Amino acid sequence: MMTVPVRIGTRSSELALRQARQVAAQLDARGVPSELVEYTTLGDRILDRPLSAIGEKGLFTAELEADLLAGRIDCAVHSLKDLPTADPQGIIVVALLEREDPRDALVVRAGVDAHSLDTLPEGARVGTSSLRRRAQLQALRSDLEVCELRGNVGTRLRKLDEGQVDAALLAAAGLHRLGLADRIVAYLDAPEWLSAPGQGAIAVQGRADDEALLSTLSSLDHAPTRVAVTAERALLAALEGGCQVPIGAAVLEEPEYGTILHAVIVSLDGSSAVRGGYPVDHANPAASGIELARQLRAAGGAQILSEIR
Ligand SMILES: NCc1[nH]cc(CCC(=O)O)c1CC(=O)O
Repeated sequence: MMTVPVRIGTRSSELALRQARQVAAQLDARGVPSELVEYTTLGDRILDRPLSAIGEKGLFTAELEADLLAGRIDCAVHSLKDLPTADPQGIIVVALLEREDPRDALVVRAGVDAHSLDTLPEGARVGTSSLRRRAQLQALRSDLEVCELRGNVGTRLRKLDEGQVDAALLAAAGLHRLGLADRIVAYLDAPEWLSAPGQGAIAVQGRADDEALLSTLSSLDHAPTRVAVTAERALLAALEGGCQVPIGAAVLEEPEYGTILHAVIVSLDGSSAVRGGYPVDHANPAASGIELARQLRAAGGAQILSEIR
């Protein structure tokens, strides 16, 4: 049993803090003391440019990784979808907490009478900074004006309420964790709408050689979550997509078919999309992601991706 507190690194946004506190609470339930160490990362400081235009890797993670490797913190907590698919040298995802709702959600400002994407007024301004959300929106509703909307969840909602945009797309998980579920007017369901690979899962990173930490934290790992996000992220990695490529994915439990990985590759303007599904092998979920990636490439996904790059 560890007696010195486990030092948990986290970004200082409200959502990041709540996620880190969730890890701390699970450790506490196992009799393990911990403390939070807060960081403001490069991605938190640059707010005047679209994320897709900054183009630096690990915008929200680099400072924490450096301190993890240097031994200044014992683990780091992130939304899994913000982590690049390849683990940094010497760092692994020690635990994945049980996934929150993985769907994207629609929020609207007061005065906009809509309860779905379909019922948004013609030409409405919809905020997002995600190319994946932008592309899928344009595919469904080419009349909408997609606007860049940056900042943490609270900032985005404030900009919405101030009228910079009429509606916004956000991760349901983030809104739920912040106690803002009442702002959601519609959940966008898979497989018609696909959110980011790994969305809704909280990842705890540790040093690969930290045996004591690994044995303490491995009991926090939620097996079904790990199966699902491993398949989704293997697909993303096989398509060489980071967060800058319009690729959506979701593992669904389907009563008739079992566990199915669904994915889509969409062109930036939404004019073409290639989608598909493939069964998930629980013993080797990554193989399912790699196979579906191959199929999507062959079905026209390679063409869409080459036009984006
Ligand atoms: N890109 C920022 C980000 N990273 C993780 C979440 C939400 C929480 C999650 O996906 O687990 C969000 C907010 C959003 O996309 O609206």
